[in-house]
Amino acid sequence: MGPGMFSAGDWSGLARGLDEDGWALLPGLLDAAQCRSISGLYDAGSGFRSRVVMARHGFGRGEYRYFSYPLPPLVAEMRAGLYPYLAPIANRWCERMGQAACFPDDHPSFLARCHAAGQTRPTPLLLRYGVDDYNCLHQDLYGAQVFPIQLAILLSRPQADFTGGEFVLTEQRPRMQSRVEIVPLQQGDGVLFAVNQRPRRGLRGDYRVTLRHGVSRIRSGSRHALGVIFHDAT
Ligand SMILES: O=C(O)CCC(=O)C(=O)O
Ligand SMILES: [Fe+2]
Repeated sequence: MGPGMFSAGDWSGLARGLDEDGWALLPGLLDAAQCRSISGLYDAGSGFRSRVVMARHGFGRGEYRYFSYPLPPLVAEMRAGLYPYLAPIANRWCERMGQAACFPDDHPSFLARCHAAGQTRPTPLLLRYGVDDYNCLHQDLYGAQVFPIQLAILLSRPQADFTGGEFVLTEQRPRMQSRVEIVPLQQGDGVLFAVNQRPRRGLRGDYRVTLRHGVSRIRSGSRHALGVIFHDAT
């Protein structure tokens, strides 16, 4: 487990995927036992700061819980461990979008900035979907401080534990219609993707596209996922 399992060569491929597509796959980030232990936390019920029933807010159908601090060790390690690989990519995006390069090298420094801005509540979350549940296209923005890349990990087994329930990304280009991509995830795979905006290379230089993500309807079974967002919430 962890970012250390990806070589420097892997990371240059991941960075290229993020730059070109706005997302990149981290295959086998967690093993089956780790997936089971994290999804098992959902019903254990302790270690969370709140529970959201998505239908009550128009977010879709299904529910999720935000972890409280201290995060489970595996979640804390992934959040702090991945960040240093992502910060240079995020800073390149800032530069290409004409924003001052903005992100410190390590996660504690970025969290200190969030906390100083009043964003003190942890954002990593565990999601649980049953039959007919889905997650509407959305963006995980929780305040002015935004780290532009986030991670989601599929904890359940497609076909064995559930069918349907595909992870979907849309990309909206200025004055144009949106494009859709389905990210093929197996149990334990992670996907890194743009939270909000990212630069896209055009014929006449870079322009900004806006991403949203969601999950299509679960056709059978149940599906768990772990979301790791790098900024904290107000
Ligand atoms: O259930 C999923 O795969 C996506 C969850 C999500 O919206 C997130 O991790 O931010
Ligand atoms: Fe999300």
